[in-house]
Amino acid sequence: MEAPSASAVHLSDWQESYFAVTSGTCTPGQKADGYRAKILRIQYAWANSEISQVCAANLFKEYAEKYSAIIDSGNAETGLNNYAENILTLAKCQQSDSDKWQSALTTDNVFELKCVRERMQAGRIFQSSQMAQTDARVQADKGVSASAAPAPSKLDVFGSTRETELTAGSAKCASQGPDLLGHPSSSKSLQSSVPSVTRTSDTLPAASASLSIQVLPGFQATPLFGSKEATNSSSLKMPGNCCDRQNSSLFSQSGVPAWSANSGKRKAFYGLTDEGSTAIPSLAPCQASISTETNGFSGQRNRNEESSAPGFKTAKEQLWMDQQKKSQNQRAPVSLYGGVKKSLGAGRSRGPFSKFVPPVPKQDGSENGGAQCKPRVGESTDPLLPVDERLKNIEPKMVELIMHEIMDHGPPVSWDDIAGVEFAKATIKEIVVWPMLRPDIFTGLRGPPKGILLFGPPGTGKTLIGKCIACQSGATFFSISASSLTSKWVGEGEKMVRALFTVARCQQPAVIFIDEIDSLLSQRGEGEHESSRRIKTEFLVQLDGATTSSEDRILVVGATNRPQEIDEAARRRLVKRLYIPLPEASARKQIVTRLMAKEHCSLNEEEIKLIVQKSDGFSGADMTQLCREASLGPIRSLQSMDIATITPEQVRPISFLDFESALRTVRPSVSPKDLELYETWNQTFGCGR
Ligand SMILES: Nc1ncnc2c1ncn2[C@@H]1O[C@H](COP(=O)(O)OP(=O)(O)OP(=O)(O)O)[C@@H](O)[C@H]1O
Ligand SMILES: [Mg+2]
Repeated sequence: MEAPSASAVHLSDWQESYFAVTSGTCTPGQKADGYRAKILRIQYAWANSEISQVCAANLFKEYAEKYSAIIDSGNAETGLNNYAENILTLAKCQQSDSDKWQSALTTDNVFELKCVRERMQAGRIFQSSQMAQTDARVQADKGVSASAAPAPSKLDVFGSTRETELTAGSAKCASQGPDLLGHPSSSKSLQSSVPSVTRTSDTLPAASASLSIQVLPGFQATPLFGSKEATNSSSLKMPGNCCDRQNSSLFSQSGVPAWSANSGKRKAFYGLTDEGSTAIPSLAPCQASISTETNGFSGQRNRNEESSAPGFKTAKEQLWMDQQKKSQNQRAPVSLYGGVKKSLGAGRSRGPFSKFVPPVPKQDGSENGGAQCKPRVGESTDPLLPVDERLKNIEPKMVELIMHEIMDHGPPVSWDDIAGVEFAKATIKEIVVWPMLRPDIFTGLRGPPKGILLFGPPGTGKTLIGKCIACQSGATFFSISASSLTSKWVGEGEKMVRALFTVARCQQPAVIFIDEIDSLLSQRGEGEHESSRRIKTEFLVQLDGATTSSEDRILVVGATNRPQEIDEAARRRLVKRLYIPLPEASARKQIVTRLMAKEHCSLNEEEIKLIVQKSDGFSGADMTQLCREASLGPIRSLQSMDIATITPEQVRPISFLDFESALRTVRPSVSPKDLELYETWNQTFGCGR
């Protein structure tokens, strides 16, 4: 290092701190700070041309390594075990893009917004209804039973009482607002975290409409709905206490903690509600009460309250807010992995907030498949609410994720859609469908197995069979991809497995379908990662039924095209191992006939027979691909015509010639050698005849 006289001071500093760091008396934190300071000095010295670039690079490398060794080390005595430290330090220096963001909304154009107009309309409806009705009993879950006068018909448009209507509207507005601004709405994720359990709240005063104030970004000081004058003024007025409440609540954002002033009243109010009083003396505190006791949008409101009322909070409010925060924090990793609507593998269209609907109504007529699990698990993420005992030790976020794995949608698949594999189909009906439908007959020795394995070459319909079971069995169907259990949730995989089985137990009868199960239950070996070993062990424990009773009606269906890789312990537990072979001639014919029946085609019986002969060795997926390829033949022959202007009638029917040329490009995807392996495994471990 060059040492010009100007840097003599630096050099002595450098030596001093070096000895301090290497003296052995520093804590890891101090050492890390020391090294970080050194790195900064190196940069400083290089920037001032006190040292050469090469020298700076060498020094930088040396100290960066030392620094990382402390930061990343898992050793409690010598390291900090903070992998995020480096990136956090870097991130701190970066200015967020949102810092520069400015709202496009102004107080002038905001009244043009649809959601604002709706809210104003709702405000007017509310006002008129306020005269007619002073008392309503709110039921949180599915609406309301009016306890006094019948609700005005206007309110019925919104399907509920004014309180629920307005609050729902408010949330809707909340979600629209950010969308309009081009920002993601957070209301959905909040919505998902909020319980929708039926509770009867205390009687609410009419002025609880103040609840529905929703402040959109960009115009916090402007209420969105209220009286007519609102359209002409940027500061809205509503009559009576309600208005006062609104204004004070809103203006509190600019510094005045409105709730502080009302805290005395609020305390009195809570005293009353806790004792079950039905009369609410003050208007302002209703907001808090409703937050905890009415409907699913309370989480959204609560956040607004939090920001608008920094003052005094009762223990009850604080508890609620803490819980909301906690549940949001718990969901954080979910969004990291691609949003709340995470899929663990199977494609699904269920929204994260939609209620679970079983594929087929359960026999006993109860929506929930018996009395085993009430209330339904997916709805009770609020720790205050009673949940199934078995779910007590499972993290709510996992329960939520698992609930989203329930497959109750998609195009229906019937047994006839699966060509061939008659033996497998009959066996599955015997051990899956019938016991689910008649558990009273299938008891004792006739009791269904806990696990089955569908194995065979790729593209033979294993996943298709899984979908068919989902549609036909009448059980709650969980479709999980093994790879996602193992990869996305490093360190949490076994918890997910436990959560999966626990939720399934609460939703009996249940089928857990695990596609590509080999990646979950592959042979345990030396070089295997600890987390995957733990997942496997947990899975085996759950599968064995050690934690389940013999009465539990949970069936695990695994599908794989690598059966030889499955661990022997898992193999034993998947008692019915069904070979799904390549389709025979009759099955191939069935596939072609079915697919061609939907198309314009000129094949006769003879030609179909020939196609079937020529496609020996094709899997079901290969046959489908052959038909696709052939169906493109007529289009390809349209050389002279313009594809953009042609009418569908001008496309000629699919002919045998098209199949002949398709057969030249589509080849079987399973080799005879692979086939031999499956046959051998089937003879050794399979349950087929
Ligand atoms: N037996 C069959 N009957 C009708 N169609 C079939 C059959 N087998 C496969 N197919 C067609 O092939 C497609 C792929 O099948 P599927 O995904 O079920 O194969 P798989 O056995 O699960 O394959 P992999 O082992 O590679 O996962 C199906 O969507 C279907 O169109
Ligand atoms: Mg498959």
